[in-house]
Amino acid sequence: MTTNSSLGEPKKLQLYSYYRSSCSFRVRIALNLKGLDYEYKAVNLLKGEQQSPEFLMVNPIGYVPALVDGDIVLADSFAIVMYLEEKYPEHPLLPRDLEKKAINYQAANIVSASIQPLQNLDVLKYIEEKVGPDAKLPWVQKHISKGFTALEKLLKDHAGKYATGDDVFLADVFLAPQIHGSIQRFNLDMTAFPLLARLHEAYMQLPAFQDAMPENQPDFPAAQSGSV
Ligand SMILES: N[C@@H](CCC(=O)N[C@@H](CS)C(=O)NCC(=O)O)C(=O)O
Repeated sequence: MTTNSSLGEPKKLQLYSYYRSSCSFRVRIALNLKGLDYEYKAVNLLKGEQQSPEFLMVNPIGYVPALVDGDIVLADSFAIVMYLEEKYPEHPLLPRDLEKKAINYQAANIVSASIQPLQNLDVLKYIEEKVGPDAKLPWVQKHISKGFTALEKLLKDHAGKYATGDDVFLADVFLAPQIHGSIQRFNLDMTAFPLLARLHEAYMQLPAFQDAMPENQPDFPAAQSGSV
């Protein structure tokens, strides 16, 4: 473990996060599952703090989350979660079974590569400006539904209590924030996605997931704007 050389004490992990960011939410869940204490460094995306010179030194692409572990600075939730998985073996996030492991990678990547980028702040701003404010929600719902339809098919023969069995793995870490945000922020009707709706209920019972929820973060505003 990285130490603070003057005191010989382990340095606390630092997480650059925004309460409502689903990508940050994934890393918060992984940190909680692994029982890792961390300092929360809030980056207000609506105020554009992700583009500040200070934050661009941490992550040159200007997105949260980013993790600082001593001298190691990492960005991108998938890279961060895999780093945590290798460094901190408590609560393994990958099953040993090769097929199940591959399904976990696939589900996580459907969320992180084929759904979330299409609902990112920059994309929604662009649609708002070029097409119109009313186009945002149908756009997001269409792309989430496409991903959720695929996830329902992918997971139907693998799911147990959670996405790939009765233990919480990587797929769950990525699915929970996406489902939560789709319901809360994007008003998605989950009727067509019964498996994902059931997983959502199961995630809501878990302390590691509850503690990572947007409303339990230090930068959660008292009154929310409700914008997408
Ligand atoms: N692939 C990256 C995506 C990061 C990302 O898109 N973060 C969003 C929040 S979930 C963000 O910072 N958006 C700011 C913006 O669009 O300006 C990851 O998984 O960490």
